[in-house]
Amino acid sequence: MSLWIINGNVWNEASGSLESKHIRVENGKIEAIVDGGTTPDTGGAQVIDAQGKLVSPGFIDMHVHLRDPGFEYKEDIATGTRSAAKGGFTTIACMPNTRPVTDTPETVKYITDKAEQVGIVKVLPYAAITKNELGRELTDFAALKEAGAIGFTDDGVGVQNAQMMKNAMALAKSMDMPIIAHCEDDSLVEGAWASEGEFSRKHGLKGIPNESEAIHVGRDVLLAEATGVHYHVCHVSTEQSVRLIRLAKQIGVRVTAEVCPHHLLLSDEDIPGLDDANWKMNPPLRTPRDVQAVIEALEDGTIDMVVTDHAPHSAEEKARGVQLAPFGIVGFETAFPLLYTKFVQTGQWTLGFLLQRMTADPARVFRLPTGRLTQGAPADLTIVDLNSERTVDPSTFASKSNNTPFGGWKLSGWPVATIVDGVVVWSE
Ligand SMILES: NC(=O)N[C@@H](CC(=O)O)C(=O)O
Ligand SMILES: [Zn+2]
Ligand SMILES: [Zn+2]
Repeated sequence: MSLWIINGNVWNEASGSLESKHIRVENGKIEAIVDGGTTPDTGGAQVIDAQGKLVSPGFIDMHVHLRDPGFEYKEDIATGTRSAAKGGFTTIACMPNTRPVTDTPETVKYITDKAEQVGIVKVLPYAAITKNELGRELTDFAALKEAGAIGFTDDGVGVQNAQMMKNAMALAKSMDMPIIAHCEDDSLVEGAWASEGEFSRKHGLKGIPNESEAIHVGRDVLLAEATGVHYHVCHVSTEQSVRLIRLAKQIGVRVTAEVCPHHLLLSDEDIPGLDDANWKMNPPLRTPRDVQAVIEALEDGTIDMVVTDHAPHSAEEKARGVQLAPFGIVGFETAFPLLYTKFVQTGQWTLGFLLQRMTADPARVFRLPTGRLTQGAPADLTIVDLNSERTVDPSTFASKSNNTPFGGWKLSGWPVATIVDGVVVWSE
């Protein structure tokens, strides 16, 4: 199986610019990257002409919800991986808040087997820290690792008990596995859905305070320091969390962190009103000051990577009214165009910076063999049309769900083909 991707524009970090290259793929691996210009002898190989397009390492998303098993009316592994591929993602790591919760080797195996059969991108499963994500009893870490789990998390809820978290970290450390934390102290949230800020004040709502997230971050970096575990903070959204992670990194704690496009682009003041639950997610949209803080944290490396937290929910669930609707928005099919249009086209970031935070950085943090265009690496590639502008139309999503606040946004940077291990798994 040979494939040539010719005339594509590849980011060169050394020169800080795009350069025309031909990429040869052999048996699912990158065999050679040669200078563009004269068309190479491609023999009988499959040829993709990427003239005028960006060719990037496939995007990596370390925080997604595929809803399979148990909530297949929201998404399943077939539709979720198609939605990911359409967004240019070639590796995704799925959260264990499924039904049953991914807290046994059998459920981990169900996910990896089904991903093998019907998935079109690489699916890496996380397993739960506690049984049923109830915070009462640790899962069998050794058996879950053996079954293929790549880390432990109770995403969807925070681990409320400090001793439980410390035990989890010590056990994870002993088997060289990371702890991935949804940071939220329930006692400070209780029933609120919007951040403490202009929006909650204007509408007379009880607000979610920033400390509800940062208290867990602070507790956990201390526990990570004590145990030596690799501790990864989910969907960072507040200035206070950023401050604590920055300090923890400075003193050598093994902490890493992620941020979602919506927390980089939207604040509570953008929420149009109380009618549309597509603006309800966890963590909530915070104040403009927090948005500025997470942008700066991503820029200076305090936050290591971008993730989508793709969280599909049905139209019916989201129509229950803001108080009753579930938290979460879909993310795969808008992530790159949003960040490319709002940060790269505006000149705030280089294209290389954005690509790094979506490819090489997650690969570095989670020790994945992908995320770079290097000879011998798996040929996981994304081809992107950086120029043509299009309007986000949620009704066209490959996802089963279309719960997004970004409908109608005019964006550039749309993926046109996604390649996994040298095979075109999705193209326009
Ligand atoms: N982010 C969300 O708003 N929702 C996630 C849970 C989570 O990521 O905490 C979900 O599973 O729907
Ligand atoms: Zn979460
Ligand atoms: Zn999540």
